[in-house]
Amino acid sequence: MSSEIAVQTRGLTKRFGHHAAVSDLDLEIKEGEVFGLIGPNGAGKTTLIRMLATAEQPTLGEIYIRGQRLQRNQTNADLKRLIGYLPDDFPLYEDLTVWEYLNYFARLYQLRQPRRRQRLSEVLELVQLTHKRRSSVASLSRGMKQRLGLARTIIHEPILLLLDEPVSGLDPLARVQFRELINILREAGMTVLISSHILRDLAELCTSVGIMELGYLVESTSLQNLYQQLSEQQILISTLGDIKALECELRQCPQIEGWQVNSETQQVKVHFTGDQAAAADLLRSLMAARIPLYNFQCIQEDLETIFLDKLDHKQVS
Ligand SMILES: Nc1ncnc2c1ncn2[C@@H]1O[C@H](COP(=O)(O)OP(=O)(O)OP(=O)(O)O)[C@@H](O)[C@H]1O
Repeated sequence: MSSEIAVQTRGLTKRFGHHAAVSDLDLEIKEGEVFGLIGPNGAGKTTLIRMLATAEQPTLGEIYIRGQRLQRNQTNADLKRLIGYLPDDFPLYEDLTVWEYLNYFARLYQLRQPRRRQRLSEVLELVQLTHKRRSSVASLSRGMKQRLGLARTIIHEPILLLLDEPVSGLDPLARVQFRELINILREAGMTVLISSHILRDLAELCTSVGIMELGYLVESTSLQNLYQQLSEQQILISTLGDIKALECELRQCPQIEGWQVNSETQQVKVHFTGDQAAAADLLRSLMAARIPLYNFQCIQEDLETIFLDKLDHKQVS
């Protein structure tokens, strides 16, 4: 297996009794990627992440981290050091100060002095909490607590970060700060898997995206591909006249891939591959053909719509 693959799974499956939380999942994440794992509640994201983090034993299948297989029922100590895992409900010892909290985890990872002190200062600087080093964890805002969680997750300098819903519940400013941190970590060469049930949260953060539903990975693609789909625009056209006459004109246009008619509203949704100038040409030709238009509206699908379309498509196929 190529060493450029940070994470690979083959046939990964987790059953709880008769219920399959993750089913026959083949995943591949290249080194240096920020991979967004998206799916509605209960899709299996947490279960997948927990298996990658060695917090949960798979029922079936294999996991490779940088080409090395995670062994079942073994400590996998060397591989574990490569992984930083931030669960969605990570424990915060509220009575400790920020410094004590991080120091506790650094000791668990057996970081020795003076390196430990140096590393604590480094990560506090990175997550912009140096000024809070003597404050109690309880006194931090939610965004700060999340950044502290991230600091704890990277204290031992892992190469793979597994972050379970880290931005849920954060306000817009805290999200931006968190996003900036992820970018810094990525630039430093880390591979990041980050989950959310909201695609919008991840769109500006990720280089590739996986969509989970009912335990299956229904899509895994680069963000570029996803955006390519976004560039396909649609045009909503409404006529007061005969739909057939409109359809007859639409057939003449080479940039139209197809359309759907809503006969109740006399509205046609056109899948259009042309640019704005071509859309203007289409409008002109419809006017010239004396189609009595009362609406001609160019729209672009947003990420949420694409996401929901994919789920719908996979569920019926
Ligand atoms: N320990 C467990 N015992 C039994 N069922 C479980 C257990 N953990 C998860 N499940 C079930 O497995 C399915 C997937 O759960 P999981 O938490 O992985 O989904 P998720 O995508 O992370 O959801 P959310 O976004 O709500 O966190 C759900 O139906 C859940 O009820």
